[in-house]
Amino acid sequence: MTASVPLPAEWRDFVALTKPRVMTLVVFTGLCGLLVAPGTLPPALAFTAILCIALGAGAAGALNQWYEADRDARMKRTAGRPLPAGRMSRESALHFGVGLSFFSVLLMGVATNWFAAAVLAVSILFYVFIYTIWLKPRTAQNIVIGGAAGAFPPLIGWAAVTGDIAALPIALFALIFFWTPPHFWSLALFVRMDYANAGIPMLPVVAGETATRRQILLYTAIMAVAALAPVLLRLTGLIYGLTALVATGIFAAMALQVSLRRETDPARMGPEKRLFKYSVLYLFLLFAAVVVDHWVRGA
Ligand code: HEM
Ligand SMILES: CC(C)=CCC/C(C)=C/CC/C(C)=C/COP(=O)(O)OP(=O)(O)O
Repeated sequence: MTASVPLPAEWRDFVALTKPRVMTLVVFTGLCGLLVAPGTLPPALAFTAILCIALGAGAAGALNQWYEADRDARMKRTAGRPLPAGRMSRESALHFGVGLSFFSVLLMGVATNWFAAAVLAVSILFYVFIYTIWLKPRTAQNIVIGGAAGAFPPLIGWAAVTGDIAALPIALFALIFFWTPPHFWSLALFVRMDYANAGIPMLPVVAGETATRRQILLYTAIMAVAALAPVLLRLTGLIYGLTALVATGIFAAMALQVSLRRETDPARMGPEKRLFKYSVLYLFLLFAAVVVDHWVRGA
């Protein structure tokens, strides 16, 4: 079966289109934003708000795959996705992505408020137009700027409750924003041949391994400041502060190890792969700590 004669897509393919594994952390950070906001939403509305973040992120993932079907076909990691594998037509992915985008934004507006809906719309548009279509094929800084899309969920969760934005959700936005480069570049180091084959100018392809390792360390240092800022600014308390200190210390030690290496062995569990895996756990931990800290302080 070729890509031009798609098999009828199954529901599993539509789920795959939403990038469900990445979405777990997107939804979790959104949920944490919602839980630490002052005030509460009735449980059914809180659930709907989180559902809208999940559906909006899924819609953005589908539109990303609709646009990138040809690039995805050239990378081992992504060749099995529904479009490059020929299990779904591009029109189906486009209709699904556009439909889900409108549905998630409108439902968010009706269920919570139109400010939260607008921020959700901005994050979908940012991921699709600014990251996927504009920056990703053009510059190695694509994920630094484009990565902002993935930093919006705590702002959306907060705004769903309050209808506005405050210092804490902005600090959480900054944490994800500066976490994204070490998260992604550590992965990019061991799949760089994939990106080179697909002609995508990711940093290890364009600037080489050594520069990428240095940039990982640099952004980890900035991320450390962002991770400690909430406690230094007294937006969170000691539970978050201690968690951030220890978890960021481990992150920094791992980033240092990555920066001291010269070559990546894609077949082995080197420091790059370890840092990538730890980066996901790290963000889960820090966001969980923000919530626990908030509950313990009764803030
Ligand atoms: C432009 C920014 C980002 C890029 C380029 C990026 C790229 C990637 C890639 C290529 C993977 C590999 C596995 C896969 O395809 O599923 C991955 C995994 C992952 N990413 Fe990111 N990511 C970015 C931002 C984020 C953000 C903002 C979050 C959530 C807050 C996130 C959460 C995750 C998670 C949870 C995984 C692990 C999925 C698994 O278990 O396989 N990523 N990321
Ligand atoms: C709330 C909301 C609308 C959020 C949407 C933003 C979102 C899902 C951000 C996560 C970032 C992400 C999946 C990057 C993958 O990069 P890539 O697309 O380059 O990865 P790929 O090579 O696997 O396609």
